[in-house]
Amino acid sequence: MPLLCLSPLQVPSSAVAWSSFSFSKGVEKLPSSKLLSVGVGALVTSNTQGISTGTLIADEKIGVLLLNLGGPETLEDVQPFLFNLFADPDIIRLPRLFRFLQKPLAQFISVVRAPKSKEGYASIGGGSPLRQITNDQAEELRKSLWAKNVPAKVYVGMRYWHPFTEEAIEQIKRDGITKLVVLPLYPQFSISTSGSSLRLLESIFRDDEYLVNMQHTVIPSWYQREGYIKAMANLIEKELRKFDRPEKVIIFFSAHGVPLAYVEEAGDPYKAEMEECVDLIIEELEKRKIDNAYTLAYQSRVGPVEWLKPYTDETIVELGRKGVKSLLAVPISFVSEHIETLEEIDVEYKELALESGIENWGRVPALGCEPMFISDLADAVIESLPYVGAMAVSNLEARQSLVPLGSVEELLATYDSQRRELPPPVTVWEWGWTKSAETWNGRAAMLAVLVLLLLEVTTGEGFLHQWGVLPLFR
Ligand SMILES: C=CC1=C(C)c2cc3[nH]c(cc4nc(cc5[nH]c(cc1n2)c(C)c5CCC(=O)O)C(CCC(=O)O)=C4C)c(C)c3C=C
Ligand SMILES: [Fe+2]
Repeated sequence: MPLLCLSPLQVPSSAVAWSSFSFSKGVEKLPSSKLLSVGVGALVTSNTQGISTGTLIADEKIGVLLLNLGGPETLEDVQPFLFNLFADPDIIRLPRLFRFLQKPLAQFISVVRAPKSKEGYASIGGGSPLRQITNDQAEELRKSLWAKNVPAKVYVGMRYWHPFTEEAIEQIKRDGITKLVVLPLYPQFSISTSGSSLRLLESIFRDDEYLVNMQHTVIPSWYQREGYIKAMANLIEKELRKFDRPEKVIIFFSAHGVPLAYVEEAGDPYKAEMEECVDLIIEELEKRKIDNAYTLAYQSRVGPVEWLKPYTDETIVELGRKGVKSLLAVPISFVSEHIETLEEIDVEYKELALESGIENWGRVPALGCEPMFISDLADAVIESLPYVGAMAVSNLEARQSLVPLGSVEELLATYDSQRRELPPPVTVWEWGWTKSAETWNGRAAMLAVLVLLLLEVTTGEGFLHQWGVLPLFR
């Protein structure tokens, strides 16, 4: 039994909803002297609401690390941001033999995609609002934790843009944090989002003496929390009231998609969690006597592979064809406004809906800093404190969590060890004279030129040298 953890009997019942996850070097690998010293002088505390905050040591310093995607802040950031995204093996997963192509491919795809992405970011003011919103959420969460008598520092670590996770970790070390709660800001778990961020964190932890000894726990997903569900239901109820005939409106949940293979071949729990999340929100609305028809579809697919279906655009057209007149779009996979709410939903899908015969369109805002939501996140952090430092495998209750596929560690391990050949989302070949074939022919040709150029520059031999084009300066 890890010393810094309450026994299951002392844990508030709501805390068992968490799947606690320690990285590979957790409490059990600490030297026994360390275990003894942290055990001495431990006290059980409770906050103003009477929720036990676990076993806290008088000189413990609690930190909360919010993990998020990050977004380009200016149009110049777009291409390097896309490079970071596509260089992530959890976004483009190449077969082992072709791993060496990860970075050149990321460079190539980012350059090709940048103009389209830039247009999108230009239309929402020249950059992503994600950094500002996440910082605001962090500050509100900090205030809420302090108001609940949990003095914690809150950090933001982004996966693909500033402030990078590495920067947040450096600050955590400088501040001497001793207990860390890791909280991805994605309500539902996906290998491509929380999974990718946690994997990065794991690699940072593995090589760092300070971090190896720091107690920590991870909240992998939290879509099932009552506060989150109620906050979402509140937003939906409020927007429904703006329609002339609210009872006739179809509630249209639109989630960010992932390639189908993530779910079907890699065991990503994302789809199952998304469906359960929608069911919980609908149950909450029904309790309020709101029983509108609803549907769930997936948006923002990238590249030619099959993504989770039904697709948002096709579903909108289909609903219009069936004579639906009023639609309320609910972005469900992310808690901040971002390019895919502000541009894709508000502009592209709205236009498509109106063209498809839908006359009344509404959109639920992202949760942002909604007080009920932030307060619930603070409770989530507080409820997870007893698990800080506990290994999920040694904690029976944590293993019975609502995260369907068990601990994140196990999930990612399975994904890594048995399913390496996951088709990448943007590198599939279609036979025949298709748009895809043309695109990929062009890209293959450009890649070949790139490789030839590289070989030429490094070896000093090749057709450009033969033709006297290189070297440029003799
Ligand atoms: C739960 C949310 C998200 C999942 C799942 C997800 C998977 C995923 N995304 C891409 C490719 C891109 N995503 C991009 C932007 C972006 N993605 C999310 C969220 C999820 N992605 C957000 C919130 C944002 C916007 C950030 C911001 O700037 O505000 C982009 C860049 C934008 C664009 O060019 O369209 C790409 C590309 C893949 C391939 C993927 C699953 C494998
Ligand atoms: Fe994305």
